[in-house]
Amino acid sequence: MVIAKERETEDVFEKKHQTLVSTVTQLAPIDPFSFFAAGAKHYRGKRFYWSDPGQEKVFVGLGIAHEIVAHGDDRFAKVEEERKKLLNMIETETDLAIQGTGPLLFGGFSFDSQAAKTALWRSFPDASFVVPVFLLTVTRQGCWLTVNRLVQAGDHSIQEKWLEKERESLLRNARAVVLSDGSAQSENVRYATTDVEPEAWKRAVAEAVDQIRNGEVDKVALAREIRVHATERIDVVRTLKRLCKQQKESYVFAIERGTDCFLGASPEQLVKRDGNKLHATCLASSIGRGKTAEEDERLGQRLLSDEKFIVEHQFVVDMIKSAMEAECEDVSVPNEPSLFKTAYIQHLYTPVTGTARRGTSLLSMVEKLHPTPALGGYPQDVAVRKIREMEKLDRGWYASPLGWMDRHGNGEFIGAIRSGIVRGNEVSLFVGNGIVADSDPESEYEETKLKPKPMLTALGGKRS
Ligand SMILES: C=C(O[C@@H]1C=C(C(=O)O)C=C[C@H]1O)C(=O)O
Ligand SMILES: [Mg+2]
Repeated sequence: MVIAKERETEDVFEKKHQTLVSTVTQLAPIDPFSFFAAGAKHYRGKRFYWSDPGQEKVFVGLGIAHEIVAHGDDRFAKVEEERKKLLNMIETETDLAIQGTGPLLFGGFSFDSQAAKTALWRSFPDASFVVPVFLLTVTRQGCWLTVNRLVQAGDHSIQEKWLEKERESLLRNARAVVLSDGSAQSENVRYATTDVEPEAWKRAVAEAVDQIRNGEVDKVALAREIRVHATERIDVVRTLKRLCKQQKESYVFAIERGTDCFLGASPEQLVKRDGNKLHATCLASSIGRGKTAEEDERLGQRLLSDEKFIVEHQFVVDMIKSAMEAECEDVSVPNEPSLFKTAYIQHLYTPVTGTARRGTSLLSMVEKLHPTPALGGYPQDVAVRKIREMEKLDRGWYASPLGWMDRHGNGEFIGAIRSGIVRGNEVSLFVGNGIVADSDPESEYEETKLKPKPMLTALGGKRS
């Protein structure tokens, strides 16, 4: 098989006796899902998938060339420090100038480093980022493969030869994999869903409303868990493929650690950096989609005009705007929210943009923003403490910053909602709502029922 080797570059990072060598090659088009599937043999537990809305950038990572892990409250600073160490090791660099290629870091954080941890999230630390061995990058401009290798002084050639063989075999296998859209499988798999303690969740909402009315806190996002039991192992590749097809406005992601996989289709951008431009998104307040265009329009108008929905959204706008103003020049925010429609749900949406000041990094912005009042509450510290006290679950990486960073400081993070952790035949899905003074437990419960729909639909099969 011939691979179009149009351009090639080598970046060398030196770390005392170690060097991170990153080689980028342009390829003939390759299907990212097939590449992910081809990686199952040698890299299961060490794969990731990412695509942004409209598939502007699709990444598939296999293996670990370098890893950054951090625990505790200063995890953002620790990751930033380790990232800088990695950057300082650049010795020579010939840049292809194709954003999203080269030694990218991909990973994320847990929601709250101080929350009690359960076995469910045992493979996901407070912060974990990897530079993959193989990174497939697909954009509208083309398709690239980065091979990253960490070499000790002296053993260059052996690893290089092995990787070259491995690379060829991966590409061969990926091109041979023919993936169905999953319709055949959907005949066979059945799954049952269990709402975990819905009554306790409603009581927590009522309690949060009391505390908000007492002035202890302004807004708290409370989540609940839905457990799915399937009759066979959850097929991550098919689920991802269906999420991409069905949730075109969302970021689709999967990140494997050990035998577990965290995946989802989140519409919620947290912050993106491109050069010195920063983009953040306020997304909060939800209503369903109509069955007819008229009903859809009516629901949208209700979302735009109802006082409870406006207040719920405004907390997010105020906080994100002031966080951006603290770090940026020329912050721009529309006066009114607009509607953001996905397959099963519509939200109020306000984009915020700005120009980063010197010293503002993507990660410092992530740290400042997380959690926004959409996924945590307001004020931030009080809301996180309330969640710790009131929520009966381990959020793990749900509603947390997840994304990628390149060596130039560009990258993008989302709030990882509409997601779940897959463990064999089981998935734990998480759905949450922003609770405000005018929230009603029953209506909030109905709202949470909209949120697992993308994941449940993408699992395929039939509900029993
Ligand atoms: C917390 C979630 O979603 C968040 C809560 C919303 C709401 O309460 O209206 C809307 C969008 C998200 O910011 C979730 O989907 O789990
Ligand atoms: Mg809501």
